[in-house]
Amino acid sequence: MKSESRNTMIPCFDFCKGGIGLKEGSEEWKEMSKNVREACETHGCFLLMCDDIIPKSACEELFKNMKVLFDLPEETKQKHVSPRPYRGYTGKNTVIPLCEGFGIDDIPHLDAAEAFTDLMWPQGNPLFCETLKTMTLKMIELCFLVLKMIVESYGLPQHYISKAENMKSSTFTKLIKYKVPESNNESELVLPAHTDNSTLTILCQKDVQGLQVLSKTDKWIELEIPQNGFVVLVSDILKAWSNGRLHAVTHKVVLREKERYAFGVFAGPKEEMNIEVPDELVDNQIHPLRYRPFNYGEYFNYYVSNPREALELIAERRKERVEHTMEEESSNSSTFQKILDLLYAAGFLHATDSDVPPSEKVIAGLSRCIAAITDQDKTLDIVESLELVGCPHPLHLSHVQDLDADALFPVIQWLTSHLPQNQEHRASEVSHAEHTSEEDECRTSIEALSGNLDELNRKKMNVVKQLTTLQERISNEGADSAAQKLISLMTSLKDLDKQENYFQFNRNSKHSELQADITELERQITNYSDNKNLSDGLHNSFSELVEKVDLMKKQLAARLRNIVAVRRQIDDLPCQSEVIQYECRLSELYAQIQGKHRQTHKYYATYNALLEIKELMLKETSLLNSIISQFQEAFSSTDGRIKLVHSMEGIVKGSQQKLERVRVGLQEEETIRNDLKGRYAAAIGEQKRCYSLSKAFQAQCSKKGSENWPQDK
Ligand SMILES: O=C(O)CCC(=O)C(=O)O
Ligand SMILES: [Fe+2]
Repeated sequence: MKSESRNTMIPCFDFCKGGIGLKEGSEEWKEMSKNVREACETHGCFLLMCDDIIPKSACEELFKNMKVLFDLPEETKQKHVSPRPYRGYTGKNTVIPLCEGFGIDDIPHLDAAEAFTDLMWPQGNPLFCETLKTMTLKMIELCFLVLKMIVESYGLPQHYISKAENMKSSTFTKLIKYKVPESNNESELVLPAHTDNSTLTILCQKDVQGLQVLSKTDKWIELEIPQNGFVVLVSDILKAWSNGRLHAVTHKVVLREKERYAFGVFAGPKEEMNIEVPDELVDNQIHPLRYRPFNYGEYFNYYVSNPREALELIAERRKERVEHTMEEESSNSSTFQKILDLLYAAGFLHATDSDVPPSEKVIAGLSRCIAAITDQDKTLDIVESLELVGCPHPLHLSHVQDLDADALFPVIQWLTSHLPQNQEHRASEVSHAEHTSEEDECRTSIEALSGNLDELNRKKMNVVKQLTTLQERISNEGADSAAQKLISLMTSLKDLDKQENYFQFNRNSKHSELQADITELERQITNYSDNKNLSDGLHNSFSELVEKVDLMKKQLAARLRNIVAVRRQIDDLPCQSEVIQYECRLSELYAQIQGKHRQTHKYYATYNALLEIKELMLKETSLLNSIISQFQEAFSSTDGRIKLVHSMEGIVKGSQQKLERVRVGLQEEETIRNDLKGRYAAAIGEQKRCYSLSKAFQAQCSKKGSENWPQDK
């Protein structure tokens, strides 16, 4: 039974120590890269603090909203569906009934966060949408940072950075809630053990712990993810890319008492990408190639049907090569066989199991032996444990990883010979030499029986695992909906069949009709005595028709041009309302001009009268002047006075005549004026009549205009 212990050995790194982020290329960065790489090799995971990259407030906001999300009605949550495995909403999964989750693809590149939040909250939830985006982006940024550190630490050339970028180009975001197990006090497995199918996984959680990782020595370690911290897990793809140097950590979630919320970002490659081990990470001695280039989509399909073995199935494809190499290294192979024999003899029955990968057999065998000798639950790695039990043969982790049979053999030999039952057995050999062969036979058959039992148990486990995977697939992919789809496809297939039959039938009848037409035409053509004349005649009439058409086209064009010209003229004419407006304006102007004219007339009359007055005055003045100038002289003699009196009388007479003429003139003028007055009165009457007529006309026009104005224009 695997034991559990707290994570005293899983390192925790701070990427922003003292608030200062690591500067790429700096000494601290290099040091951190080395530590990160070592943690990924040894444990396949590490804890991470990075307050400056992902602030506490963002995490808090995320989990506050996640609670609200999982509290939404079941039918709302079920709206989030996806055809891809593990995506969409998983709430009613019989295999993992306590685990509820939402999987969302590609938040950084698509409008996936908006689509998701709009689906869950039709009125929108922009705040949560932003938080989802920010957290995913920041966590993927961290993944890339870790990948760059690994590239740096293996001393790989710079172009591998862009390869690393491709390995995280597809993002899968998962929001998870684990419900409280009903058996309140006991801890319960809420997420079974697995490795992830991504390149790197980064997770955070709210308050409640529960994530456990399996150490290389087969011990479950309870992780204590720090408050506002993260855990980074190496997944299958990074393991394969690193040629198995980095350890894809198996993990599970165990819960007791409290519900748990977790948020994970899985950085992976695009389906079409090929995963290829860098040449720099392959050598023929310690690190022979373990994974030939493979396609991620192909691996993912293996994973869906068999998550535990997907990577090994991919590796299997290079089995021939491995076997070939092993043949070449036959000595190593025979030593390896000896190791397996030793382990089998020591009771480790999986040692001959062809389904278990060799490295796992050796690690598990070593761990079993060490556990049996030390009989304790302390979580130490193999190398530390060997020191503890006092094994005199040196062993490094790389010897185990690379299956270095020469280094492993003495260690396993020593361990198996120091197993408690072996010691007992040896002691009993010394003290009871008389042990009968019957007893030996008994023991052998008991061992064989227990071996069979183990074998049967293992097979049972395998079947249960496969069943679990199948159930998971059925609930993820929705067998019902697949069946529905199939039924609807069958129906549409039938429809298509019907359509095809109908079409075939129609086609045949159409075909025979056309065939009949052709025969008829052929018959007509052969019957016609002079085919040449016929075609010439046809040709001529055709040319005539073409000419006629051309002519008509020209006429039509000329007509159209005329129409356009007339239309333009019509457009230039003012419309009825404009005419009325012009008329009003003209009447106004006419009235104004008339007023002015009258005034001017008056001015002229006054002017003429004044001119006349002036002339008269001038004459009067000259007369008076001449009288004054002659007066003295005329008064000095009687003759003179008589002459003066005569001339005065002449003047008076002249004046009277003039007056008479003026009076006559006045009378004539008055007659004219009276005549004009009469005409004026008649004109006024006429004007009034015109005015009322024009008013009536306007009223009539506006009435007609409102009835059919557009056609009037
Ligand atoms: O809930 C967790 O902490 C782990 C989740 C996990 O491993 C997964 O979803 O693959
Ligand atoms: Fe996982």
